[in-house]
Amino acid sequence: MAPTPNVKEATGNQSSWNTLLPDFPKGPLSKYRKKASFNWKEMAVFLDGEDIIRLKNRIFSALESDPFFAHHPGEELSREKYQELTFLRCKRLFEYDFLTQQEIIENPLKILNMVICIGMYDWSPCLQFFLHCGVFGGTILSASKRFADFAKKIYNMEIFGCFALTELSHGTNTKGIRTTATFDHNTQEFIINSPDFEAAKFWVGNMGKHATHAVVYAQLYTPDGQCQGLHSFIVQIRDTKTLLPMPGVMVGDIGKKIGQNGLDNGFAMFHNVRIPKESILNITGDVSPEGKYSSSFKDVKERFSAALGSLSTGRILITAVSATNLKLALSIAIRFSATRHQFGPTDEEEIPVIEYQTQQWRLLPYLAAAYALDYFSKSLFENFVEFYAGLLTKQRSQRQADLGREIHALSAASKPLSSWTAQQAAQECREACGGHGYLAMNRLGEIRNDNDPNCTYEGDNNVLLQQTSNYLMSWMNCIRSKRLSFKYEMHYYIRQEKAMDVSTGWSEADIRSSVMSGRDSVDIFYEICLPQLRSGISRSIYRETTAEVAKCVSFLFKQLKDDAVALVDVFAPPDFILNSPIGKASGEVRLLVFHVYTFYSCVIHKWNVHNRT
Ligand SMILES: CCCCCCCCCCCCCCCC(=O)SCCNC(=O)CCNC(=O)[C@H](O)C(C)(C)COP(=O)(O)OP(=O)(O)OC[C@H]1O[C@@H](n2cnc3c(N)ncnc32)[C@H](O)[C@@H]1OP(=O)(O)O
Ligand SMILES: Cc1cc2nc3c(=O)[nH]c(=O)nc-3n(C[C@H](O)[C@H](O)[C@H](O)COP(=O)(O)OP(=O)(O)OC[C@H]3O[C@@H](n4cnc5c(N)ncnc54)[C@H](O)[C@@H]3O)c2cc1C
Repeated sequence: MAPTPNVKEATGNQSSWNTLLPDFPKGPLSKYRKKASFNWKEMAVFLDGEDIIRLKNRIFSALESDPFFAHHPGEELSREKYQELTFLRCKRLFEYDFLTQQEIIENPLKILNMVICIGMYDWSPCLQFFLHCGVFGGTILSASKRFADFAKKIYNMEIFGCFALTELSHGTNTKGIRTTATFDHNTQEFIINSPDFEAAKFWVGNMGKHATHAVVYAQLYTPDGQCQGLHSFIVQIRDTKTLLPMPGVMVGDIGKKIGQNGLDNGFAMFHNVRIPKESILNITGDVSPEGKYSSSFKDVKERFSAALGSLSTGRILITAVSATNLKLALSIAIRFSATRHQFGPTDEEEIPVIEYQTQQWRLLPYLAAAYALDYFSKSLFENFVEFYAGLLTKQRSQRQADLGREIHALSAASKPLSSWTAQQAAQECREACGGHGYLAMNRLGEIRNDNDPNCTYEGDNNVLLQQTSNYLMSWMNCIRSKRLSFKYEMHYYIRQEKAMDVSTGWSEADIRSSVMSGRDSVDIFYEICLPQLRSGISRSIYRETTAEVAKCVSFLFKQLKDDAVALVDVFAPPDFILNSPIGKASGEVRLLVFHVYTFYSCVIHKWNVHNRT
């Protein structure tokens, strides 16, 4: 768990805050900023530290001053244009080179904050960039030293990559993956083949138009006809100069999605494509020139688990990605609620809707969740960095193995909780802004649509929860977890759950996939890992609300509402990045929205007149 920094040491002095974090413009929000019981700048410096805030400021101002990242309000880009612009933006991110390897090693949280800053602007170029260098590049470089020369090509975009695990007919069930990689010891090559269209690689980010190489997951067959299970291979899918498909490869774009349409998700089929023997990412096993399979993992299950280990990276990142969407939606909805006046004690005097208890109940629990998930995603990321360092140094200790299982179990719970919370919050924030929440330019729809696939990719949420409940069930035998301070409550709960299920004559498999034991036990597990959640928003509000609790929570909200604008100021990005007229830092939404409306109606009127002449 990240050590709690000492406030005084962590926050420096007032003058350093002001240079780092300029005051907001005066406006309708000033009233609530004056009421705040704390200094938002001190909180921001306490949570992130001056170094991270400097990095954020550097990224935000670079994007704001770069024409490639200019917003085009009112302009409807075609999907093709948006994909083209996204790739140019992704290229610019490489040219900016915001972080050196040294800076990442000194403070790995910087890379997480870089994902967050760029994602706050637009997830399409962010995911395109990190799918290439994080998922594609990270998987290759953590496999073995053999691919060291690939690093240069990856980081100067000589090649552009994607990660191809999912097939048209199998996504969650990775054991059902049917692409084959058959070793030909006469030519020392693997033959990559898609047996039929159902086995086509599908959904793969960057594959639709831009990727030249793919990490392809396939069932490995040795010359004796034995299937050695799921392994990953580097396959070139397009010519690096012409971007035309390589011989035997059929590749293309899957079409328009509900969101993230700047990203080109694609499909590919392989017709006996031959790749050199050295193309196998020998993380879990390798083949001798004679065609003999060898693996350092004796247990098939451990081998399978190691083959999928890289998926935990994405799940941990998606926990932070979803928490970021939560912050974006709340920045807009809380600021709007503090300036939107409707009804009041007299006809003459209307009050801000944030003063209403219903608005507080709808938004403030999510504000608490934003802080809790932000803290947890960063501390989980730090645990992952420790695990990843062990991976890179080929650690094989029991502690490393336990940490790997625990990281898998935690990320299989944190991704569902964070992405579902953000999805529900985005909808609540959209409704909390009334009609203005439904106007595309105010961005709540985009935030909701771009957050949506966080509930599916890197593993469907519902199935991942079963992974965590499987892990919790294994606690019945022994407790080896190091990261968590184990609570009797957890053990007691699982015993109860299991006793109840067994008494109903359910099989082990039924128990594992039963919704109740999955969600409930994971919920409690998560709340143990995230005490802030227990105090703030979860059971006391959602499950055991009684009249007394409701009264005490309403009293809490009455206090918290005066801090809500300042709490949002701590994590809201600059107006250019937030890009939502009703979420502006000044709070000048009423005037601004009117201007924007008139601007649009004039433009549209002129356009129609022009078309009629
Ligand atoms: C820093 C720079 C930036 C970086 C980066 C930024 C990225 C920013 C966002 C990304 C952007 C989105 C891009 C979308 C990219 C895709 O979507 S890639 C495709 C993702 N696909 C998936 O996640 C597939 C989901 N399915 C699975 O993971 C597996 O099939 C399942 C469901 C976990 C396995 O289920 P199963 O077949 O029933 O096998 P099961 O017996 O449960 O498991 C066998 C053993 O393996 C273990 N195991 C399974 N999976 C794992 C694992 N992942 N780890 C460890 N152990 C595992 C199990 O625990 C079990 O061990 P025991 O508990 O029995 O000891
Ligand atoms: C925007 C986007 C980007 C993506 N990018 C990539 C990428 O870059 N690379 C890549 O390889 N993949 C990618 N994917 C694919 C993604 O990983 C899969 O969609 C995901 O793993 C889910 O698999 P599926 O779509 O086949 O759903 P399925 O596994 O078919 O699930 C369908 C439904 O069945 C339910 N279900 C399945 N199994 C069980 C079970 N055992 N018990 C209970 N319910 C079950 C699920 O909960 C779900 O509701 C992407 C997907 C999206 C949407």
